[in-house]
Amino acid sequence: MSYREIYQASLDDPEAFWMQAAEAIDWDRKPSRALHEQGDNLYEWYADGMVNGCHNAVDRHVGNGRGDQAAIIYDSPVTGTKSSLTYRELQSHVASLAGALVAQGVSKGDRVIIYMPMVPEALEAMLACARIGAVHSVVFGGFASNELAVRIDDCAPKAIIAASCGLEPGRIVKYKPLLDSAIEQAAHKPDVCIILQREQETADLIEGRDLDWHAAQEGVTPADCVPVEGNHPAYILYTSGTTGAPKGVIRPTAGHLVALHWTMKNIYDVDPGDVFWAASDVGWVVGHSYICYGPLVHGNTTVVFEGKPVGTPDAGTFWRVISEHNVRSFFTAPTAIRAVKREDPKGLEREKYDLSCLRALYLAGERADPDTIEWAQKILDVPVYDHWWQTETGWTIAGNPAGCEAMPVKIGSPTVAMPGYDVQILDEAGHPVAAGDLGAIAVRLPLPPGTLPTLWNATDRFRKSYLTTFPGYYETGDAGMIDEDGYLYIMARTDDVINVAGHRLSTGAMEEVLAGHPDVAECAVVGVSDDLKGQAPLGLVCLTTGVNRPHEEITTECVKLVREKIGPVAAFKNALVVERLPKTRSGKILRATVVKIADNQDFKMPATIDDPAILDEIRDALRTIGYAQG
Ligand SMILES: CCC(=O)SCCNC(=O)CCNC(=O)[C@H](O)C(C)(C)COP(=O)(O)OP(=O)(O)OC[C@H]1O[C@@H](n2cnc3c(N)ncnc32)[C@H](O)[C@@H]1OP(=O)(O)O
Repeated sequence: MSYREIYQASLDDPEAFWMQAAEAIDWDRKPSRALHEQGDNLYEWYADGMVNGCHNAVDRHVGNGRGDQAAIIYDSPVTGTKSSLTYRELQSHVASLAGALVAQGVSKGDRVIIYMPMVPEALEAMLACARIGAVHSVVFGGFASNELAVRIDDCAPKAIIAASCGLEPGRIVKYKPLLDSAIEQAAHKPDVCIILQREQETADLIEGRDLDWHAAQEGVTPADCVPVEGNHPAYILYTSGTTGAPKGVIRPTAGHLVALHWTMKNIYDVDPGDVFWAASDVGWVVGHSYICYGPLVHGNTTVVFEGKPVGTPDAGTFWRVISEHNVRSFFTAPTAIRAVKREDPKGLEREKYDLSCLRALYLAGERADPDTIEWAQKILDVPVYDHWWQTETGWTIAGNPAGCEAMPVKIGSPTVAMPGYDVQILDEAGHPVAAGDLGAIAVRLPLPPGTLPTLWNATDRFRKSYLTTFPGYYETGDAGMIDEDGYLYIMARTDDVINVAGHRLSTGAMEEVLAGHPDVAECAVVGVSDDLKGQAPLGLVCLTTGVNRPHEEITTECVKLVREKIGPVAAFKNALVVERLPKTRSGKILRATVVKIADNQDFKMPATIDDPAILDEIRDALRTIGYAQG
């Protein structure tokens, strides 16, 4: 079938389409139907089926003759380790860890926070939760303890599984003190913490609360897979919103298994047994969908890479991993490719490796700029497919369905809508616009299986954030257009969320931190263009009357504060003291205008601006730190 036929079938008869796709996974009880309408624009998929995520990702492959196939390849240039784990070994490790969780009183529905670096044990922890129906919530290692505390209080975990440390180039990130501090800050306290001691750092364990990873598993009965309802949350993954409080995206079990399985062949064009590599982190949705669940549910070998695109040890690391492990499809963020290109513009490192195994490169997580795509096409000589999706959706909204029909690549477009996503471009009144016209990108409800049914403990926020602006649609928060051929183009966010190195960050959260500085009266954080990271946060701060300390001292403290409160991942390196912030007459800060000035782009004087002279002041101030040049 052609892409068009498949896509149309998914919209014409979603019930039939997704019941057929559901045949690809193992059910403890088949669902009687696919879509369950809850009323009031809320939907669930496969709600009356019974299924287990770990069985589908691990056990069934052992039963089907893949027991000796590598499930996980671990390649860690930062520790000098390479190893692999077969599906049979993975099953035994996961059943044992799941047994340890059960022994600690964790059962179906309980939440478990996972705070781990890129080691195979992180996947084992996720799968152990799935095995017993516990709901995991992985927290990215680059967040500070305060962010971890916020997540502990929101999802109230019974247990936390963490490692003693992560390894960033040139430094050991001690996770345990961050974890201890987060638990101290949080009102909710977990019953138990299971700690993986890494040889680079031995953490102090707190008697009565902390257990060593291996000791916790000694003498326990390996746990069997517990069937859960199709709509049972497999996990909660927090993502940035406009305000400081992160949103807990819920991933329903059955929908994500069915949808991810569908994508592995149809989008990523891998067959069971092939090696698939997503160079991301388990803390992000790409890590959930395409380091852990997707490849494993489909019977692929997944690569857990603990390193960076450059510096571990060089700009040839990606090509070495692809070549050594026979990677067929490779997925990473444009930032990572930009980092390699910056260090090795001629692609000399790539020449050292035989990459004949590689069929395509997939990019997502941020806008893929034409230079990066063209450079990757040239040095790799394989198709480079941009694709667009979100933490909320868990899988591709728009992509190139290379496994069923490779569409011509149009640079600048992530290609076409995937099955089940009725993508529309709407004007402010919510009416579809003509092809080629800009508007808000929205998806007609229901969203397909695997996407978020609501937010954890926050259905009102879910409605307000996604369902209210355009009734009957999911609001993506991105603006863009669809051309005459049905290709989608993503232009900009419609809110104050920025994307730094493929990390979605809330400027609101950074503003909350800056506002907490005793000398800051008012502030605004904007995302300015950055050659490497796509965007970089920049803070403008106005000081409280009477403060006369050196500005540099205050801005240095501001940078330190954001790193302490949000974490290094915010990459907040620039703050600037200004006299006044540009505002509309109603007091709204003109952030988009500040970005245009900083990036030296043309802009129209906002009609509602309170005092146009402030823009010149801002331009002058920005020039002092290297922005607004030209
Ligand atoms: C499609 C749906 C989605 O959008 S899901 C999200 C997809 N996004 C991604 O996969 C992320 C892609 N980006 C990356 O993988 C990284 O940014 C790459 C490209 C590898 C570069 O990494 P790096 O050089 O560390 O830069 P960065 O900007 O990520 O890091 C900023 C500071 O944070 C730190 N950091 C990073 N990770 C961790 C971690 N796990 N634990 C502790 N710290 C971490 C970095 O060391 C860096 O710190 P510093 O400021 O240099 O001191």
